[in-house]
Amino acid sequence: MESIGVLMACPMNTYLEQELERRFNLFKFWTVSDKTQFLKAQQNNIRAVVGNATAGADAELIDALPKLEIVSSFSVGLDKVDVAKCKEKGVRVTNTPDVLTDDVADLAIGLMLAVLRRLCESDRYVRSGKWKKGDYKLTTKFTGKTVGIIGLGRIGMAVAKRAEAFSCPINYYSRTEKPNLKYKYYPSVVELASNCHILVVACPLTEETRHIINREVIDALGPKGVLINIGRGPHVDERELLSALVEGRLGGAGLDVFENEPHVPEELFGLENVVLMPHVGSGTVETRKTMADLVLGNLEAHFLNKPLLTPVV
Ligand SMILES: O=CC(=O)O
Repeated sequence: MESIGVLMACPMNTYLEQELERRFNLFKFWTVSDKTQFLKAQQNNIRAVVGNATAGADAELIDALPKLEIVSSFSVGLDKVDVAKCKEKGVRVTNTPDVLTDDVADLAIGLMLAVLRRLCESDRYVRSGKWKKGDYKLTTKFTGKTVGIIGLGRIGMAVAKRAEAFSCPINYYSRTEKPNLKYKYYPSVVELASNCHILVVACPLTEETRHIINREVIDALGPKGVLINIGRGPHVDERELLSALVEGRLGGAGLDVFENEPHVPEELFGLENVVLMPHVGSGTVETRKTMADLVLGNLEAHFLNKPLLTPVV
């Protein structure tokens, strides 16, 4: 397979990069200065694109690569891939579901605890020597709080299971009610937000879910409510979130993702009721290795004419 051209959209994982380099003819898009010229020159060589949550394959890239056969994403979310265009052109698409579910759900619970129990802020309290001048203030109990989940797919379910172990009642919103579940379904996000203490965004980013967290939802969650976003930045209207946090209309937020990564609004930096993570939901050594193997396995299966491991299209 050494002659098959594979385009890696951006740097994502050293092991994956090394293995792609060893097994294929790898092109690293981020190292190319004149991308238009490069695509013209390589259009007949590139048969696969490897993307992730930062860069994938948009319509322009897909159109520029007439020999493209497969887009294999090093992510579960496919919002950076024009999946409809791929379908139309007969380009296969794969992602990395299941293998990262536990890590992302673990982080969601970690963010809940971090925001309610002020883990990061009280760590800073100790490090700065403030403890010597007095005890840290009391925080908010997590056990038993009602958790509302937007999107009860693999990750949403894994968050629910973990929160249940903390005796949290679980409510959820999704496009349709799931049969045979003991969790309470709300047909609108505003209703869900009015009926939970902690609201978790765990759905894919689509045109319908962009800014699913808007001013109305934030106000329904209220000054004691906490927003946890382990989905995508654009799920949240960040300007509305900022003003709600600054004005005290929202109790707190645990955010792994932002609208314009890696740029995070600096107004958040001074808020002690906010915990900020650099989009690391699946960012453990173990999971990223498994995800890389899945990307490689999908590419090899495709070029050996075998069934794809995790096909989307
Ligand atoms: O954000 C990460 C992913 O979609 O896997």
